[in-house]
Amino acid sequence: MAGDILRKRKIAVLGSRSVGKSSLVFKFVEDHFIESYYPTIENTLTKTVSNNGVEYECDIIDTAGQDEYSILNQKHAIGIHGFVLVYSVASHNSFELVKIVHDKIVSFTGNETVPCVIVGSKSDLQRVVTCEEANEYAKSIEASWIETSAKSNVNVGKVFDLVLTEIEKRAPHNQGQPVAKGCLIM
Ligand SMILES: Nc1nc2c(ncn2[C@@H]2O[C@H](COP(=O)(O)OP(=O)(O)OP(=O)(O)O)[C@@H](O)[C@H]2O)c(=O)[nH]1
Repeated sequence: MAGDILRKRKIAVLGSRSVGKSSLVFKFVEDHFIESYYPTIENTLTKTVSNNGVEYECDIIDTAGQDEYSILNQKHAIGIHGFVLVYSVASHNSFELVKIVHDKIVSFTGNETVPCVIVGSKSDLQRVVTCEEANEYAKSIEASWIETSAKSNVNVGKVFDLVLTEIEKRAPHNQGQPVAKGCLIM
C-alpha cells in the first residue's frame, strides 16, 4: 500500500532576516507561535507529513536570514529536494531577495527549474507586495505561491503540502533523489 512507504525529503527554508522563517517552521512542527525575535543560526526540525496517500519524513532546515551578498551555503542546495523561499508581504526588499536566492539555487544546482514554493509571510500585516506581482513571479519560475500567517495560523501546513507536490511533480515515484546530488567543481 502506498501509505506504508516512508520517504525522506529534505526541505530548505530560505529568505531575508526576520521574515518569519522560524515562526513558520515552528508553527508547522510544534504548533506554537514565537512572538519574540531570536535570529536563527540553523535548525533542522523533522515532521512526518502525508501527501497524496504517501508518508514523507521531512527534514526541514530553517536557515539563517540571507541578504544579497550572502553566499548560498552548498548544504542548502546539495542534497535538498525542495525549497521554501520566504518574503514578508510587508517588505518589498524581502521579495526582491527571494528572486536573488532563487537565481543562486538555479545556478548552483544547474537545473532550469527547482521544486520551490514562494511564500508571502505575515499576511496579517499591511501589504506592500501585491498578490499579482508575487503570483506572476512564481509562475515565471514554475513555482507555487502562497501567502501565510504563522501568527494567525493561516496556510501554514499548506506550504509543506505544496513543496511536496512540487517535488513529486518533477520526479514522480523516484527513489528520493534530490535536485543536486553533490558534484563539486574543484
Ligand atoms: N505579524 C506577524 N509577525 C510574525 C509572523 N511570523 C513571524 N512574525 C514575527 O516576526 C519576527 C521574526 O520572526 P522569525 O520567525 O524569527 O524570522 P526569521 O525569518 O526566522 O528570522 P532570521 O532567523 O533572522 O532569519 C518575530 O518577532 C515573529 O514573532 C506573522 O505571521 N505575523
